[in-house]
Amino acid sequence: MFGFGMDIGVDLGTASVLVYIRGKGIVLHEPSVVAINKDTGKVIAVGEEARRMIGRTPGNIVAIRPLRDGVIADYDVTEKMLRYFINKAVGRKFILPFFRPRIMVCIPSGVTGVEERAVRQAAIQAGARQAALIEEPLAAALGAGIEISEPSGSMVVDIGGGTTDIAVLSLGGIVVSKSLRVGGDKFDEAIMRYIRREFNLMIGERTAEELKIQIGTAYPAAKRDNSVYEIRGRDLVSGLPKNVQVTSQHTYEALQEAVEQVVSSVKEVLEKTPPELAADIMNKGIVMTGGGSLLHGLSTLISKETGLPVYIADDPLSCVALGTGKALVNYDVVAKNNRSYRKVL
Ligand SMILES: Nc1ncnc2c1ncn2[C@@H]1O[C@H](COP(=O)(O)OP(=O)(O)OP(=O)(O)O)[C@@H](O)[C@H]1O
Repeated sequence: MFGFGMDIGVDLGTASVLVYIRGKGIVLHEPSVVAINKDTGKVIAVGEEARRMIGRTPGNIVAIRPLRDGVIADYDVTEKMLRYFINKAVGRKFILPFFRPRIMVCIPSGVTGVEERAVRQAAIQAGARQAALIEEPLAAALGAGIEISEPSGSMVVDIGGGTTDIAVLSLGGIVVSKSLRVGGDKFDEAIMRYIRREFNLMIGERTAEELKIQIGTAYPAAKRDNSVYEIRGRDLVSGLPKNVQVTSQHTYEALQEAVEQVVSSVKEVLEKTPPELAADIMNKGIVMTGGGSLLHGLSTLISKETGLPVYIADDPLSCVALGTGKALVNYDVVAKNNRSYRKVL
C-alpha cells in the first residue's frame, strides 16, 4: 500500500490519536499529549511518553493536551503532534514529493471553520498530498458497522474524552445531531471535585480517570464487583499525602450531574427525530461508541431513561478510526461533501 495510493485516516481525538493506514488497519494509538520545554518552546515528548509526564514535570516542562474539551486549544502544538504521529505511523522516508499520502482527519464536532482549516493545513504541513475532514458521528457510525447509506434511521452516541456527539443518521448523512462538551474529561473532573469536597483530598486527573475506569458507575443498581478502591492524594488540611477508600456509590454521586447532561441530550435528539426514523431507532436500538461509553452502567441508564435498547459497539475506542479508515474508500465523496451534513441543534 505504500506509494502513490497510500491513504491514511487519523482520529484526532481530545484523549487519543489513532492512525489508520488503508490496507493495514490501525497502526498507532497514543494519547493526545505533548510535553514542551517552556523556556525553549521545544517539544520534549509526544504521546504515551508525554502522558507519563502529566502532573510530574519540573517547572520548565509542561505536559499539555492541545485538544482539550473537543476544541483545538493550542493550534501550534496540535500541528506538531499531528505531524509527529503521521511521521511515526508512515515513516518519514515515505513522505517524498510523489509518494505523499492522502489524509482524512476526523475532527471533534465542536471545532470551528477556522480550526477546520487549521487541521487541514496541519495535515498538509505534516506531509499530506491532500487532506479531507470527516465529522465524528459519521465516522463513529461507520466504524461501529452501522449501514448508514440506507434510508433507515440509526442513532449513534459517541462519548469521547472532550465531547459527546449524538446523531441520527439516514441515507449517509446526519439528520439531527447535538454535540456537547461533556465527555470522559468532565467525568474525571467531577470525580476530582467530589473527592476534594467529601474527603478534603486533592487528586490528579490520572487518579480520577483510574477511579472512573476501575470502580466508576453511572447506574448503581448494576453493582460492580471491585466496588472499593484505595487512592492516594494530598490532604488539603495537613498538606501531606493521604490514602482514602472510595466506593462505587461515591463515584455514582460524583458523576450524576455530568451523566444526566448526556442522558437529557440523547432525549432531546430523540424528540427532534422525525417519526419514521424514530420508529427505525426503536427497532434497531441506540449504538454507543467512544471510550466514555465504557463507563459502567451508562448504557443501562440510557436504555432505562429512553425505553430503547442500547448497544455498545465492539471496540468502542477504535470505532472513529475504523470509520475514518472505511471512509477512505469514498475519499472524493467525503472531501466534496465536507461540512454539508451538519445540522447541529
Ligand atoms: N473502561 C472505561 N470506563 C470509563 N471510561 C473510559 C474507559 N476506557 C476509556 N474511557 C474514557 O474514554 C475517554 C477517551 O475516549 P476516546 O478515546 O473515544 O476519546 P477521543 O476520541 O480521543 O475524544 P473526542 O471524541 O472527544 O475527541 C477518556 O476520558 C477515558 O477516560
